[in-house]
Amino acid sequence: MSKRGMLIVLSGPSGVGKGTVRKAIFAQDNNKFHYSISMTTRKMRPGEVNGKDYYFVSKKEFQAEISAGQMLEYAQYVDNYYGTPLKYVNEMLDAGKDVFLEIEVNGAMQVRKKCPDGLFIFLTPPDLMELRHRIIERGTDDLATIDKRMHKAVGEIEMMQNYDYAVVNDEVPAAVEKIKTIIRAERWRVKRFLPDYKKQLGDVLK
Ligand SMILES: Nc1nc2c(ncn2[C@@H]2O[C@H](COP(=O)(O)OP(=O)(O)O)[C@@H](O)[C@H]2O)c(=O)[nH]1
Ligand SMILES: Nc1ncnc2c1ncn2[C@@H]1O[C@H](COP(=O)(O)OP(=O)(O)O)[C@@H](O)[C@H]1O
Repeated sequence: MSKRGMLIVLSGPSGVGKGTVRKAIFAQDNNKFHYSISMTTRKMRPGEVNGKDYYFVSKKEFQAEISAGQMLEYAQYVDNYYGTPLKYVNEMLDAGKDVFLEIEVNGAMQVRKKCPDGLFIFLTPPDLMELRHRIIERGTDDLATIDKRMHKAVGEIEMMQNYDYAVVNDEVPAAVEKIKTIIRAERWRVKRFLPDYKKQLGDVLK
């Protein structure tokens, strides 16, 4: 059976721990999923690597990619553009490989329209005080940016209703286990098998 790969989308407010949880999943199951590296116009943070954490580009370069139809989705987030290059995702899914996107909610909703068969998981904090605490602890944002991210977080959490599953990131290992369990169950969803069997039936009855 040659099946298309699964598209797994992980969203959640900034600072909830998406990057941390995603890296923990990849550390355990490095060859199971393929991480789609996003493109962004934001400045590189210390320790980040171009082409590994993000493709860091100028606004002009980003807009050129949009015009050329090269983005699966994109969104503006706190003064910067973020988006998913289409080519990598398509190539991997066509090759039957599972692709993992870690993106914010507006982009995720664009993906949901284009790929309704995807698996949409929302990572949520135990509460908003803990979220603020995590963003401050991370130490990558000044206070004004933290406030902007917190305001945005409230709207983002309301978008949770558009996702298939919610996972509370209380402890990283527990969140990782919950996500892996969801993905395991998703592989056996009937909708993933039906198209293939329908095609086989057509061939058998010829
Ligand atoms: N729509 C969209 N959002 C993205 C993409 N890549 C990252 N993001 C999201 O953009 C937001 C800001 O990212 P970033 O500046 O790296 O901050 P951080 O996730 O809080 O470390 C986060 O919610 C990311 O998940 C992308 O390709 N598309
Ligand atoms: N379950 C958790 N408990 C406590 N701190 C966490 C947890 N998950 C992540 N963190 C911390 O919260 C901060 C934000 O995590 P990060 O992965 O950068 O979030 P995101 O990618 O969603 O913006 C980091 O300092 C990280 O170490």
